[in-house]
Amino acid sequence: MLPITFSDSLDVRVTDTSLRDGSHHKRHKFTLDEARAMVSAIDGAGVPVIEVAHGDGLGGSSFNYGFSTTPEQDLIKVAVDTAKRAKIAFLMLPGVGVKDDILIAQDNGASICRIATHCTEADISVQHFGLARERGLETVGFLMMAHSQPPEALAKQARIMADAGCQCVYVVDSAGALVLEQVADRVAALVTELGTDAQVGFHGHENLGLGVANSIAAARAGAVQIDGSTRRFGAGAGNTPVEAFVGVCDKLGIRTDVDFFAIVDAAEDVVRPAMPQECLLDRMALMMGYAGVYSSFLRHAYRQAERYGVSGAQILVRAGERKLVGGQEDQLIDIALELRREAS
Ligand SMILES: CC[C@H](O)CC(=O)C(=O)O
Ligand SMILES: [Mn+2]
Repeated sequence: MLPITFSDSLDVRVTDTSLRDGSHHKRHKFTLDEARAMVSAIDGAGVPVIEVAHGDGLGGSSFNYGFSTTPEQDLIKVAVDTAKRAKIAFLMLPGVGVKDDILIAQDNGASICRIATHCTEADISVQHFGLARERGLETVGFLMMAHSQPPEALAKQARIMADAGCQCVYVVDSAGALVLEQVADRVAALVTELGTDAQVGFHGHENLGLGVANSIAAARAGAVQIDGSTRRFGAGAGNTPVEAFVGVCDKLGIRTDVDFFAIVDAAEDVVRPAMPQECLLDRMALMMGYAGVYSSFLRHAYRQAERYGVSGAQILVRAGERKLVGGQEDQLIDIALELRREAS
């Protein structure tokens, strides 16, 4: 496997995902002007990778997941034209997006292809990694809902991705449910399994308030790529805040190459104005972390709670009990109806 090379001044490479994970929070309503302003500020602060796509990845704009205001490929094009240094990445979930979407994103200038699967289904990513490597794209694999599997099981799935051409496999805490050692143990298991065949990364959510701490635990366990979103602009309570993560890394001597003061300004002056509201660590978000629910279900749960006059928090707790995975957003309707029946 061709290793990914970072600049010598980096210990950890940060990927900002506010223009992809933040799409869930924004109900996929980014404008070209917002994308331009955010990329300019985040790239200007030195963040080396910026991910851009519909929240559910390429092809996600749909009735089930929510329609995008601006076609994601146009957002990618604007991001590529705006960034002076950062590489532009995109995410795709096999089955939501198709292989042609990868080729179009590459034609639009994106250079990092991130393929996400549920953490027991890495085998569905094999052909996509093959295509991406054949086309010379850098590759990243996402093992989503990583809290739901023990370290050894995740490591086996990571091996499938690495053998298919994935250059960095991420432990993805989609529900923000993992706690410190649980992150470190999973990352360490992947590092041991993959050795020099592929890097390991970590993608956190703030639903239990642990995004930064979990990301540091991941870095200490050997993760060399870490995701975050400036101003936490992501699903649920948001992602690991890039600006806080960078500040903590500075204090710990972990080199990210990101300018703390510039990313703090970007968060306050540019990213916040593009957000519909702050990402809150409120009752709904806490339920997601506690019950182990996919962060992108939050806005859907709000909608069904309002529509059927039931508690959104209870919808999420039941979604956790049912162990729902991405793509099962429609089951939130079943749960809401069940709650309404029980109340009548
Ligand atoms: C639907 C894709 C998902 O939002 C990917 C991700 O960021 C996660 O699982 O946390
Ligand atoms: Mn996420």
